[in-house]
Amino acid sequence: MSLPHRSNSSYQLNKKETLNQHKAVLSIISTSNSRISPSKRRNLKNTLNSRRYSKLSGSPNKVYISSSSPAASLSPVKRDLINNLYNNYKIPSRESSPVKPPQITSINTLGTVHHEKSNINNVVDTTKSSHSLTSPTMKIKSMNKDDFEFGLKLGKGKFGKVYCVKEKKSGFICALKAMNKKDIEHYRLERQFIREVEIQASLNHPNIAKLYGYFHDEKRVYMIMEYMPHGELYKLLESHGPFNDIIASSFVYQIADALDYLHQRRIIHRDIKPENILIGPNNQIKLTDFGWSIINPYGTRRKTLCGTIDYLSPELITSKEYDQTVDVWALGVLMYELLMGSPPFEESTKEMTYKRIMKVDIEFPQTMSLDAQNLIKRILSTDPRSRLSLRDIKRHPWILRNKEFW
Ligand SMILES: Nc1ncnc2c1ncn2[C@@H]1O[C@H](COP(=O)(O)OP(=O)(O)OP(=O)(O)O)[C@@H](O)[C@H]1O
Repeated sequence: MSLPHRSNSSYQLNKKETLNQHKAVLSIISTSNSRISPSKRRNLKNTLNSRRYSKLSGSPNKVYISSSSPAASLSPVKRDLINNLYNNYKIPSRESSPVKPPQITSINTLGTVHHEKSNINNVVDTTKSSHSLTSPTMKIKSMNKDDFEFGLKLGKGKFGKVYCVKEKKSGFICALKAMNKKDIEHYRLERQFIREVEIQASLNHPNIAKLYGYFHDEKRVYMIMEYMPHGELYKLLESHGPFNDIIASSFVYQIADALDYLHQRRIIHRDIKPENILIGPNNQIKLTDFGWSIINPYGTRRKTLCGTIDYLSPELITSKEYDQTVDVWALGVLMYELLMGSPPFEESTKEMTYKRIMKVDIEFPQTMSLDAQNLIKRILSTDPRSRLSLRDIKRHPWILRNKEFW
């Protein structure tokens, strides 16, 4: 099934056409990716691997904190295909699931995130007491991988594989990410891991993927997450994008709402992009991957460079201090990518992309509605203080006019 191209899909369309498009996309989103042929999947995989990694000459799709970071030398890891089909189980949506998620962790307040010395064994230890793990920040009840029935592999990240699993006792379906402790230690990502777990597990918002907790054994750490049956927004964008205004505005609104929630808690996500957004039932999308997120308790400005090149804001590129408005900038880039199929400053080299970001050199095709152009321009302002607030984004005319069709 082919979806209409973006150029067919703006306000020029009459309501009926627009609604039909909307329904087509909804039906695609609400069915599994099994419609995509294997050859198309292979192409998707190639595109996926080449596009995001090309500009970084072999490094992964994130800009790491400093060139001395060991993670900076990681070679790219091939991502798995759209492999989120879950034939093994009839999976109820989380909302309709008759069973409750397993009680795995209880995590305390966010204030204790910054450990002076992070040691993976403080957190994910230990062979000695694997059933009574406690750390300064979290407690974990007894649990191990035998408590789960493993379904299909959903994907593979740089540090581990993600599976669809069913907790045997409760029948609860979730996603389980297994990571080698050695890799985490080797790349000295203990702190990042701790931060990711602590932040994500403390959040409760309909557009943020839930992290129920984690456990570990001798070799691996396992994160137990809300299962998102339709995979990454990035893959949907590759296969069925770009989206029309109705779909794009619904996605932008949902992410704006999630960011509003995070920023009110002084959390900056710092890596907003379609790869870090998962699609659930009923067209709902959820932000995930809090590996780069940070709590900024006093709202102070920070200097650590992180994120993905196409989504970096001018202040990040120039290593200036920054605050939560870097996420707002990234939302503007995301909006453009949803509507156009590629990010606004995409170029063949990192330097060229940086140049265009610094000049806010955006091309708007005539087919893009004026409302959409206006919103993007007001978000992508070089001066972080002039960027539209998340609240104003949520009530911008582009959102409000499309909202009635969601
Ligand atoms: N909660 C989930 N529900 C369904 N699928 C998921 C879930 N989490 C991850 N996946 C799938 O597993 C793949 C790997 O996820 P993972 O978080 O390990 O890596 P990543 O985000 O691609 O990369 P990174 O290693 O940079 O975090 C994703 O691309 C996604 O398709």
